[in-house]
Amino acid sequence: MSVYCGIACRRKSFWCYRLLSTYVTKTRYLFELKEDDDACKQAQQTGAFYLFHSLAPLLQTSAHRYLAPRHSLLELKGLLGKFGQDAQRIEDSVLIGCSEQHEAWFALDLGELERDWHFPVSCSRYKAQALLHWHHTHQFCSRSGQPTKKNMAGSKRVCPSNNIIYYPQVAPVVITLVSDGTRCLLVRQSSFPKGMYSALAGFCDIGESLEETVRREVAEEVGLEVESLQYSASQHWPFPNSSLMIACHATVKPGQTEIHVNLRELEAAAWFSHDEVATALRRKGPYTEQQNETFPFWLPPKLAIAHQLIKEWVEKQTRSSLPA
Ligand SMILES: NC(=O)c1ccc[n+]([C@@H]2O[C@H](COP(=O)([O-])OP(=O)(O)OC[C@H]3O[C@@H](n4cnc5c(N)ncnc54)[C@H](O)[C@@H]3O)[C@@H](O)[C@H]2O)c1
Ligand SMILES: [Mg+2]
Repeated sequence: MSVYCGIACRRKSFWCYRLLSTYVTKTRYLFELKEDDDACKQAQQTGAFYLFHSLAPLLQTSAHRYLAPRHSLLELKGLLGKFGQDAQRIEDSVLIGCSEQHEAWFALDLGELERDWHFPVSCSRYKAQALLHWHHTHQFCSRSGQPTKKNMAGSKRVCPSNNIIYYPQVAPVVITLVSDGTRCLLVRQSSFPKGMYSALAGFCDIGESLEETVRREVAEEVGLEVESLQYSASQHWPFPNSSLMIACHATVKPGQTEIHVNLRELEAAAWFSHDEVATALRRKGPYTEQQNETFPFWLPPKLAIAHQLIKEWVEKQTRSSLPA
C-alpha cells in the first residue's frame, strides 16, 4: 500500500520528498522540470528522446512490431550531425513524461511539421504530437507579432517584448450519446469515412457549462431536447488541434424523438436499436470490406471515446433487458 504524506521541502531549489507515493513524487518531479529550465536541462543529460518527422513518429520494427526507439542525449547529438542539423535543435524538444525512476522523456521533431496527422499508438505519443503541433502553430505573440520563446520543458511560450505567457490550449468538446430509452442516436458528418456513424459532438462555446453545450448541440444538430444527462468519461483528442472530449449519456424528452437534421453540420442522423448497435460493435476486419447492403454502418475504433460510450450504452441496455 502506498503511504501518502504531505511532507515535502525545498532544498537547494530541488524538491525533496519523504513518504510520498511513487505517483506523487513523479508528478512533483515533472512539475519541477516544467518550472525550472536548469533542472529540465539537467534531466536531458540522463533522459530519453523520441523522434518525430513532421509529426510522424520515428519507428523501427522488432519481431513484427513497431517500436519507438529511445535515444540518449549523446546518441541524439550524433544523429543530428548525421542529418546535417545543428545540436541547437535539441532546444526544440518538449517534455512528455518520465519513468518511475525519474528518467525524463522528451520528444523532438526533426521535420518541418507541415504534414498531416499520423495516428498515435500510445498515450505519450498523443501528448508528444499535440504538444509539438501546438509549438509549431504558436511561434509568434498575437499582441506584439514578435517571436515567442518556449521554456525548456515546452510547457509554455513567452513573448520577450511584453512577457505575455502562452500555454498549450485544449478546447473542451462534449460528445453525447442520446437515447430515447430503447434506441440510441448516431450521426455522421460528410467528412467521416464512408459508412461510419458516431455519437454527436460539439465544441463548448465561451461562457457555457457542459450541460448547456450538450443541450445546445443536440438541439442545433438534430432538433431534439435533452432531458437528463449523465457524465461517462473523458479523453484527450489531438485531431486537428487538442480537444478534451467529455463524454456523456443523455436522454430526450418522452415522445419527442423526431429528428430534424441540420444539414449544415451533419450528413445524416438516425435512431439505432440495441441489436443493430451491438452487432456493429462485434464486427471486425477492415472497414472497407464492411460496407455493403448487409453491413449498413460501422462504428469508430476502440481508441475513440465514442466507441467506449456506445459500448457502455449497449452493455447497460443488455443488463436492463436480463430477467432480475
Ligand atoms: N474521440 C472521439 O470519439 C470523437 C468523436 C466525434 C468527434 N470528435 C472530435 O470532436 C470535435 C468536435 O466535433 P464536431 O466537429 O462535431 O464539432 P461541432 O459540432 O462544434 O462543429 C464543428 C464546428 O464548430 C466550430 N467551432 C467552434 N469552436 C471551435 C474550436 N474551438 N475549434 C474548431 N472549431 C470550432 C467550427 O465552425 C467547426 O466547423 C472534432 O474535432 C472531432 O475530431 C472526437
Ligand atoms: Mg458536431
